[in-house]
Amino acid sequence: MVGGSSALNFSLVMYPSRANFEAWESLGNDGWGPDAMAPYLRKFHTYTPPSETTSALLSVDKYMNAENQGDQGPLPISHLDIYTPWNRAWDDTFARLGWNNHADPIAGRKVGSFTPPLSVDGKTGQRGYAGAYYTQDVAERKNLHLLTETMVERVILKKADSRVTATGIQIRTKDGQQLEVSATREVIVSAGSLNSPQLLELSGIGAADLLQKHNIPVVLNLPAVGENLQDHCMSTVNFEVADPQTSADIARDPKVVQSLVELYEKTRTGPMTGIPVSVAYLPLVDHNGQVQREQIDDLLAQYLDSPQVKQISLGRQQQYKILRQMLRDDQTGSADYMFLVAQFNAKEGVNTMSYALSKDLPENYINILVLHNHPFSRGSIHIQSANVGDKPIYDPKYLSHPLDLEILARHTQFLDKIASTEPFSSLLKPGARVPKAAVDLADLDTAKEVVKDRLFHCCHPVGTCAMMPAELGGVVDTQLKVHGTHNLRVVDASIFPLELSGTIQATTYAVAERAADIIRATAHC
Ligand SMILES: Cc1cc2nc3c(=O)[nH]c(=O)nc-3n(C[C@H](O)[C@H](O)[C@H](O)COP(=O)(O)OP(=O)(O)OC[C@H]3O[C@@H](n4cnc5c(N)ncnc54)[C@H](O)[C@@H]3O)c2cc1C
Repeated sequence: MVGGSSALNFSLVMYPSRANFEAWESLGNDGWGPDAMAPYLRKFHTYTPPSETTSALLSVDKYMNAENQGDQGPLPISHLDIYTPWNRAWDDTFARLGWNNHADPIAGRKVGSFTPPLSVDGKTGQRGYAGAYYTQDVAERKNLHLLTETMVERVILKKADSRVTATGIQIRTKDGQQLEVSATREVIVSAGSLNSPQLLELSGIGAADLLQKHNIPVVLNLPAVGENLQDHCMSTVNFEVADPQTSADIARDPKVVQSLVELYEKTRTGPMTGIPVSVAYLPLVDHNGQVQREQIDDLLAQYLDSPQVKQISLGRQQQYKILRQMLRDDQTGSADYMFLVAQFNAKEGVNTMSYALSKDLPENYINILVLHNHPFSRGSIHIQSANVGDKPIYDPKYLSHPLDLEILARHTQFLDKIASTEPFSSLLKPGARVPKAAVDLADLDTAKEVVKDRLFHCCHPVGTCAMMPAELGGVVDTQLKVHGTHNLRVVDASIFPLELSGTIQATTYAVAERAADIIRATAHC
């Protein structure tokens, strides 16, 4: 699909914290700090502010300063008229807990609750996605040819005098034809965090032993390709709503769905235009509230400094140094709390998105999801054959670092605080939670079991072609060129060296805009 997963995602537009880009810069990426990236977070979008009704309900204009938002970019983003008193209650609950302020999320210093805009056009009710860049004038450009339903099988590389040049790509068209397309200047791979490393490996760039195993001629031995995989994993708890509240679970009745679809088709308004999610970034919290700095230092020492902790690479050491600082920083969200006015189901063996969003439970629930923003665990993705059609092996290794379980369990404990604070507490049926073990999260071990039981992925994989120096385990340099090549770039979420706070599409667009400027600046050199 033109636009990749931006065309099917949940549409939340969340901005990273300044600390996220500071981290990128301190991992050897000069020029990728927060001030350099700020214009690009504005450049990709045009923001439509909310109506008076929504503004009054959510107080959005208290923190979304119109002057800070993008007003020229292709992607429409908006606060739609879809929010309910649940969203107001979320903000009021966090205000009572001391976590609600007027910082603008796009400025990168947000902690506490807010309602992010959605990548939906507020005027037409239609999804905004990367297809928005493919306008009529772009389509008419003589130097642009869009081939849909076409697989890139490999990048064609030539090595001469230890200089690697991408001379084109090999593709398979929808009617099965294999063709070569030559490149006069450069090749840009944008196949996403799961497929960009696959394409590099299929082209002969990756760990030599892996490539040899699949009879792929080794052009560049770059074992970092496909490593450093990070994703937000999350734990989730369902809270049954108290009478007479309802939740979107009433959409289990086909007649309700039918009427909402009809409303959307006739007016492009209503709940089918977007998901009314509110969120909150919080530093490390647990059952007792904010975890004190001394206690965080104890945890870091226990999990990272004990003699039993195995040796890690230089790149990993530098990443962990940054992650330590972030965990100690009470201005950086260690977790992102989100709530859906509907149940969310997780069950071992059936963890598909359609099951997660099904109405499996007969009662009406809301769900609070806790995303672990800055994981210590690292997974990988690598080819399983030399055939592009065979999906690469995805091994996210969620919670493989024990500190991640501890962090996520503590954040999950804080759900007790949210659920027992007004006005949320009056809207929920006391003690009616799924899983049942989540009824009392005071005990950390119980919280750990709840996390393991309810673990779900967030579809935010990054880092598999990381922008870092080669000696730190990087795959691309600050010009997004693959180390060891002079005209092969990767431009997508795989180049993020470290995972971000919140959701990642805004930064993916910002990286793409930045890449366009880099390429433009060097096009005539
Ligand atoms: C279900 C879901 C919900 C999400 N919700 C949100 C959200 O609410 N907010 C948010 O900020 N982010 C969200 N995300 C994440 C966000 O959409 C992605 O992280 C982001 O779009 C990544 O963009 P990308 O360009 O790196 O990769 P992708 O979007 O994966 O694009 C890669 C493209 O390359 C194509 N491709 C791959 N291999 C080949 C090949 N060999 N030949 C030809 N084409 C190929 C793919 O088909 C795809 O079109 C969500 C993601 C998913 C999946």
